[in-house]
Amino acid sequence: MDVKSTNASAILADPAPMNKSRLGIFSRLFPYSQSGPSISTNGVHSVTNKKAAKLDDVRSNGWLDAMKSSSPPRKKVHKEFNTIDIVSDDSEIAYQSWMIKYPSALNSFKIIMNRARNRKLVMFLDYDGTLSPIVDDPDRAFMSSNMRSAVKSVAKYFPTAIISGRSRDKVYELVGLTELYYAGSHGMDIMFPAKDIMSGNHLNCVKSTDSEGKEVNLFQPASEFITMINEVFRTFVKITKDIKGAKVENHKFCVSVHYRNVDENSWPVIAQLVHDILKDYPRLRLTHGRKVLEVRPVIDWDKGKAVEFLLESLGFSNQGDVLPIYIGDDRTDEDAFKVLRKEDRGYGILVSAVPKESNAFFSLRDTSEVQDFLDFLVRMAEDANTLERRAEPYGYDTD
Ligand SMILES: O=P(O)(O)OC[C@H]1O[C@H](O[C@H]2O[C@H](CO)[C@@H](O)[C@H](O)[C@H]2O)[C@H](O)[C@@H](O)[C@@H]1O
Repeated sequence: MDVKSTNASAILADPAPMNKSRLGIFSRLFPYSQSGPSISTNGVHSVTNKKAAKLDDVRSNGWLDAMKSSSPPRKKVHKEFNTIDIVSDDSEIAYQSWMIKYPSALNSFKIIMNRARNRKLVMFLDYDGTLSPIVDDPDRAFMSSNMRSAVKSVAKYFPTAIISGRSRDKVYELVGLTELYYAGSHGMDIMFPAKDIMSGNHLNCVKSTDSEGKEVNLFQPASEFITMINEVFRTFVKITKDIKGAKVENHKFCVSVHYRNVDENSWPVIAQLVHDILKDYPRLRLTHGRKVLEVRPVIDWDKGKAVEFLLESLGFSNQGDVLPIYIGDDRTDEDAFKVLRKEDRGYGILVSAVPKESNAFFSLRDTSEVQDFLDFLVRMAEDANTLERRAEPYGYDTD
């Protein structure tokens, strides 16, 4: 495995574009092909009138079911000792049998490393639920300092990118490591240093400068939607202001409407309000995250496309030389898992404490197992480096 140090430079706030040529972006991005459990308001309009009337109600069009199943239930604390045993045994048995299909990435570490032999490992990490535990307040989803130093160490040896549903600025603020690549808004906002372009035609990239004046590449395939997203954001803030616990976030190219802290009886209300607004925006669509409704442009771009784009842009398009690994917990991460599963390109690792169907290959139970996995990677890279250093004077081949 190639463990040479990487050197991504600082990627900070949004720069002003220097070169506006975005040849062919939109012809390539449309038409949108929907994957996963997302519901396009377009689709709602295209059914017959009778059906449309029915689908107009969020109780019957699947939104509510998706909302209810959008995040694993919190662990219940049962007072009676026997009840605890029965509940945890049952769920543990279910989890263990699920792991036959999605083995632990920790237990499978050797298999992963064997596959990584003579290849460059490239790491892709989701943020919420992967690097930081899911918490009630999205503004307080901090990663631990141990996790931060694990990610920092991983990035010393392997090119590492964060791909988040949050805005790029926000996720950078939360992670705070300059040595990574950042993709925000589910991959619709990617910035990377100009010097890292090695291959590809990059017609859709704009040359720009970052907040420190360094030349960077900026890829924002949904830039024409910024005004629309701002407008929808303001509307959502207005219509949800009286719903206790509702929270709306503007991620520049997408908007999140959180209902984690909303009384379950009000979920149909919040869903219906969002649904009704989206009827006026056929170029926006809805996807379901963890107790969050996510509204984004109808373009053929997602976290999977972002992974492919970054691999190509960073010069890793030759599949034989590279082993991409993507760790994520959410439905939106499935698009990236699919890309890696296709043609056996790399490994998706699903972070989940409950059994669920996935396109990932392996699993990790929670963020602390993610940290263990990252620590394993670092230790292995350090060992490989030490071995190489010791063998060098004698001319030994350490492969
Ligand atoms: O792609 P990600 O980095 O995983 O971002 C997805 C969403 O993450 C955040 O919401 C989720 O985490 C919150 C904090 O733990 C939690 O309160 C919320 O219920 C989760 O849905 C973020 O706030 C969203 O905007 C992102 O889309």
